[in-house]
Amino acid sequence: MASIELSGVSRAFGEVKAVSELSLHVADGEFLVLLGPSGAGKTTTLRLVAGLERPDAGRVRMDGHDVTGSLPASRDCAFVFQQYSLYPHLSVFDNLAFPLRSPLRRSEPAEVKRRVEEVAALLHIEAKLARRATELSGGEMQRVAIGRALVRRPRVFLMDEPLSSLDAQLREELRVELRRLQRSTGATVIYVTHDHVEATTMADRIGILERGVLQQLGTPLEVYGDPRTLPVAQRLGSPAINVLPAQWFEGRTPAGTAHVAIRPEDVRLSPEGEAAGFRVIECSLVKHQLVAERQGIEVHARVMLDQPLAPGSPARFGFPAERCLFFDAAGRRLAGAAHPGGL
Ligand SMILES: Nc1ncnc2c1ncn2[C@@H]1O[C@H](COP(=O)(O)OP(=O)(O)OP(=O)(O)O)[C@@H](O)[C@H]1O
Repeated sequence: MASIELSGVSRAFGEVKAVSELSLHVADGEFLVLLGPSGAGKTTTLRLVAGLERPDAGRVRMDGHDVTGSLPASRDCAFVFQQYSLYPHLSVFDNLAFPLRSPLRRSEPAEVKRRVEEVAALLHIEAKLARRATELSGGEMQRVAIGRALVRRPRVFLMDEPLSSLDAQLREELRVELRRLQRSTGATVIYVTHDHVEATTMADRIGILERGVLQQLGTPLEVYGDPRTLPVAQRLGSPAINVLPAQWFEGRTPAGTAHVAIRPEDVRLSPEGEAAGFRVIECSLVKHQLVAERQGIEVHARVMLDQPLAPGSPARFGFPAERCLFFDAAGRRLAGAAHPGGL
């Protein structure tokens, strides 16, 4: 396996700056997730690492060696795509064996068999080896696609939304399996998604990309709890972080505050709270979720209730100062705490 370093890497397509001055170090054995909306530059970043794109500026290094000008084959990265790109006319065994039989890596038949069976066992598809690829379920096909990347033991795995075409249950199952596999093999992985649940559950570190620019890089907990900008704060968490106008807090916020943000689990439902005047929109005891509205602004709270609150009934919220995050009009995080004792 290998470490990867991008320094000041940029790539534009005409007017579109797909990736701008990206600097990023992925440690050997690290599982790094790139998270961002459509068009953020995630796939382009993977292609730059694989050598399928040349940067307009900056350097790409693997294990400290400059590979900026090297061909994809010499970088030895395995790509797993969203769509399982299997050979339909071949059996699962032959699909898995394919990379080992390429002219570059021609291996002995006994070695091919051993490696294929080993990977099939890891992915729980050993009973399907004789089937044709078309006779598999979606989840099985994606397992084979992942297996095909694993079997040749690349230096780096590049995964581009590999689970997004699967249904929710399978996605969860494979998410756990992929992470287990990565831990047991010590693989270096860059994993692209726009699913924040995947990002927070799988990543050692998450890099948030927006419009080709790396906004923040950190552990899931750092990015979730200590976001540097409002878009980053909004990228993780479901329901999303509440964004409230500073006017609601009557000057009890740091100078320059335009928005006060607070996670649903930090909102208190307090009968004597100061933030009165909300009307309940929705209350789910099962999901521990309460949604209420004031002046057209919705607040989501994660609260434990014994009784549901009827839609339309009044609610009071507490927003503990130490749990609030403050942002200026440009969405930049402001340092400093609010007025002590709540807002
Ligand atoms: N070969 C290309 N030619 C022209 N424009 C491109 C090319 N590849 C990417 N782009 C543009 O670069 C930007 C970044 O694209 P990229 O595919 O890296 O984003 P992404 O974050 O992976 O998006 P998605 O989640 O939709 O896959 C987009 O605006 C895209 O249209």
